[in-house]
Amino acid sequence: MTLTVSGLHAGYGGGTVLHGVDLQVEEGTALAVLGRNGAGKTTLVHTIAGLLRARQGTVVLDDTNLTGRPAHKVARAGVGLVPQGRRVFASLTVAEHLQLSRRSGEWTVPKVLELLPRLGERLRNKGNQLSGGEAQMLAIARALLTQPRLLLLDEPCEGLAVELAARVRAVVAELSRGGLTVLLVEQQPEHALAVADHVALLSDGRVVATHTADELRAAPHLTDQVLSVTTHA
Ligand SMILES: Nc1ncnc2c1ncn2[C@@H]1O[C@H](COP(=O)(O)OP(=O)(O)OP(=O)(O)O)[C@@H](O)[C@H]1O
Repeated sequence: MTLTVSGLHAGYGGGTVLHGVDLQVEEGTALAVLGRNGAGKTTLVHTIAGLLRARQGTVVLDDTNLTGRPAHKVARAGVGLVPQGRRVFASLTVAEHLQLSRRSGEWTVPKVLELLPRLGERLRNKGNQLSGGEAQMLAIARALLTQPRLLLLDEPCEGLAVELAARVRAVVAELSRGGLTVLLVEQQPEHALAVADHVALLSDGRVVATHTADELRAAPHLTDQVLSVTTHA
């Protein structure tokens, strides 16, 4: 599925965070949106997922206009979300999480456990007994069981040890190679470049440039301006 976001404006209360975001993710490719703290990455993901209402602009998946649809309808249209912070329930076991997320389709529990074997060893463990990496794998498993055609991931490597972050990146890259359309938001170029075909640079709620991953590898300074740290009041 191809995702096309055009002129997207969104915000909270009186404040606008997204000021006309334009981006496209071609079917079966991965786009990383790279931006510093507060650039609007989570706001973008939530607006695409229908958790936040767009004030202007459109979100279109293939020929289906998702703009203004509530989150459960966006999910049913084929959009899976791996939220920031994993959002795992402390008192439910891994097996219970998987059962709750399951919808019929290509992704079955055995298939998900084949991709994420560590979860298979933790089926009886509760959410609060999982490591950060295991919780992230569970968040990915839950999203896959909703049978997405487009997967949104909000900083999936955040807070993970180096090895676990590498494992999460490998899983996302494998999903993308398997034909899933992927949009992930990231603060760290190394995570973005390990997974993405294209990288969009988000600054103050606008996409200011889009590069291929190869272009950014060859010219890493291109991210300096959008990632440079500014002092927040
Ligand atoms: N629920 C909310 N109500 C009001 N303002 C919010 C809310 N959520 C986010 N914001 C503000 O919107 C702006 C963008 O936040 P957003 O979470 O989208 O950024 P981000 O790029 O994802 O940052 P981070 O890397 O810290 O997650 C910030 O100024 C933030 O304070």
